[in-house]
Amino acid sequence: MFTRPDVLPGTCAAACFNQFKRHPPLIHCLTNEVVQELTANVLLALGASPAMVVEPAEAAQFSRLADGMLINIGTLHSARAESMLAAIEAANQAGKPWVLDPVAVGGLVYRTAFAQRLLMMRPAAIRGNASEIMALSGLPASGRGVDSNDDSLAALPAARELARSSGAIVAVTGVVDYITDGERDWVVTGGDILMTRVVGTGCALSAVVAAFCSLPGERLDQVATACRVMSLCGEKAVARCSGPGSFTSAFLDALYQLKAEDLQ
Ligand SMILES: Nc1ncnc2c1ncn2[C@@H]1O[C@H](COP(=O)(O)OP(=O)(O)OP(=O)(O)O)[C@@H](O)[C@H]1O
Ligand SMILES: Cc1ncsc1CCO
Ligand SMILES: [Mg+2]
Repeated sequence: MFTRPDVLPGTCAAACFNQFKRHPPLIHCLTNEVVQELTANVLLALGASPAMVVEPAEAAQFSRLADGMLINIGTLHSARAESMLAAIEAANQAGKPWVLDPVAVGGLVYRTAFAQRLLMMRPAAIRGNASEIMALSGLPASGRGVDSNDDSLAALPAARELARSSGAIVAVTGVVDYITDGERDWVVTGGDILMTRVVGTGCALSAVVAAFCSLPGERLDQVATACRVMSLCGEKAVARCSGPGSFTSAFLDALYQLKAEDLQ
């Protein structure tokens, strides 16, 4: 039976955000070549520390030291896949959470098989757009390269199923974001369509999800809070910008200035 999820309470988001500000984490990002700088800047603006340690011989060592890790397969190639597998194994051994961003999973064979393999390695969370989440859960989807052609609400049943089968919290983003553990879900609204006219807002969000997941607490609430932080700052930035170029700087400023009270 389909149940409509509740909106993430502001008090819950504020509590997760306060926890984050008290203990800003160190995040290992194995992400795509397109979004490295935006991802690092988004984490830094929030007060967290990013590091992109990619060499296979170092990635495992670093994932043990970092508080959490992002695995984003946007520009996957064999050497990067090797680093990712080594880093995930080490993170799992050290009890460090990692987040999967299944960029463009669906029609592309190599990355889809790789993402399916990663699903069995116990990600703490998975964050993707509707087409990616539907494809990862085995449903037909209509992604257009890295972009979604599907609606996030249509992907919610797939997200719930994926959460149950993988044990991860699943966030499916778009006009509205849905965050689920397979049994309970939160809705996060806000954001702006301009967020899709700058590359990497979703990829950076996945890094922020990794940062929130690295703290002690309720993981469903933490993933939803990461989504709310980004959607709220997206809205704030749009009010102060005139297009994609000025959006990026206004967005980083909004993340930097964000206070727990803003999330209430
Ligand atoms: N039409 C929209 N209106 C409001 N917010 C949106 C809209 N589309 C996306 N967002 C927001 O933009 C952010 C990125 O989500 P999106 O689903 O576009 O990720 P994505 O497709 O993986 O992006 P990318 O691959 O470019 O990094 C989220 O915070 C989401 O809520
Ligand atoms: C544009 C693009 N191509 C591969 S990864 C990426 C970043 C958005 O997901
Ligand atoms: Mg994406």
